[in-house]
Amino acid sequence: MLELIKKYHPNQGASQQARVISLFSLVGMSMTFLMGAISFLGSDNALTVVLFLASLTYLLSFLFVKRLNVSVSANLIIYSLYLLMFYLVFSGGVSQTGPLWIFIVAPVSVYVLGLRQGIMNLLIFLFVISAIMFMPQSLIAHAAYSNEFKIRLILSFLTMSFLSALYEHLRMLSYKNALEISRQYQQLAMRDPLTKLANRRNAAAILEQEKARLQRNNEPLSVLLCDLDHFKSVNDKYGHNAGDMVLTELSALFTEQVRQQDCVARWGGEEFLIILPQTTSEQAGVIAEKIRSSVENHTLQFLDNKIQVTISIGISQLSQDQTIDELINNADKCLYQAKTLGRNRVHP
Ligand SMILES: Nc1nc2c(ncn2[C@@H]2O[C@H](COP(=O)(O)OP(=O)(O)OP(=O)(O)O)[C@@H](O)[C@H]2O)c(=O)[nH]1
Repeated sequence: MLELIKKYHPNQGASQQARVISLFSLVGMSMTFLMGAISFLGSDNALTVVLFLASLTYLLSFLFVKRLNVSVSANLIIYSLYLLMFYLVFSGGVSQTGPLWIFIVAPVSVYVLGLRQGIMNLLIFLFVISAIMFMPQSLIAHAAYSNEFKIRLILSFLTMSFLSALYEHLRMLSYKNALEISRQYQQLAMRDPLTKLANRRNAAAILEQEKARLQRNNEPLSVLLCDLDHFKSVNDKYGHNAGDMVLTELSALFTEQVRQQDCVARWGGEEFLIILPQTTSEQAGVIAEKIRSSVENHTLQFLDNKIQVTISIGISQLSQDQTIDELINNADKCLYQAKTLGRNRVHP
């Protein structure tokens, strides 16, 4: 059942689930205890015992939540509630008012079990309740209700179940919407809006994670810092939109050249950082050369213009005791060297 709760209420962390279930348990425990006490004063022994047993079950459910076993507590709540309701309908409770309580079953079922399982349980519950009420007295003696009462009880229970299911459905829809909005905001915070690559902040976080992971396994990590050559002149000659198109198309080209486990990020305006886990600087040199030559051989088309660009690349491998800032500074120095040595080249 915990799986169901997680599936239908994925927004609820374990602690929130625990809080709701413990609230259900507390309310159930208090109400059944109070009703049990009233029943005791009214000297209805069977009902008193059933209500105190129910109260004890809710207490157990509350204690299980405290031990973070939400699944067991949810099972206890739901199935002890069903049993209590069956008994109240069967016995009639106090002055035939027992069936009045069945309405709480609808919202609790769909909330705890989720929409689909909740509705199925409600249908089975209604079937059992109807079977009890319509069972011939000759078979087993039980509380007798008028046909008008039974039919109205069933219809009002169906209405209540429908409204509970509708409410749960709308609640899930608005949750999914909220989740989608939060996912989009997360994307905005982590992605570069133009190229859709990881942005600088995201790349820095990935680098820190990879550093921790790879150093634990004593594996190498290299980066390529790529910068477009004379990109200003592309903007000046063809316009800023052409420049944007170049950046976008090269982003795709870079991504095609690297492995799934690598990360291409937009580091700055016309600067890209490629993170290469489990890669030495020698291996990174081979990848860098492949990327450099693919850019050189790629012709970009913007309206009627054919645009040719080149890139310079600085390579750096993370050494023991080096920080990420030092790694990037090192790559930046190599990139500077590549630029001063004539551009369209890889350094070292
Ligand atoms: N179209 C476009 N241009 C950008 C963007 N970000 C930065 N730039 C441009 O990139 C150019 C970078 O120019 P510079 O720093 O002088 O470098 P460069 O012209 O590439 O020269 P070198 O790097 O020395 O080869 C500037 O003209 C920026 O306006 C962007 O998102 N879109």
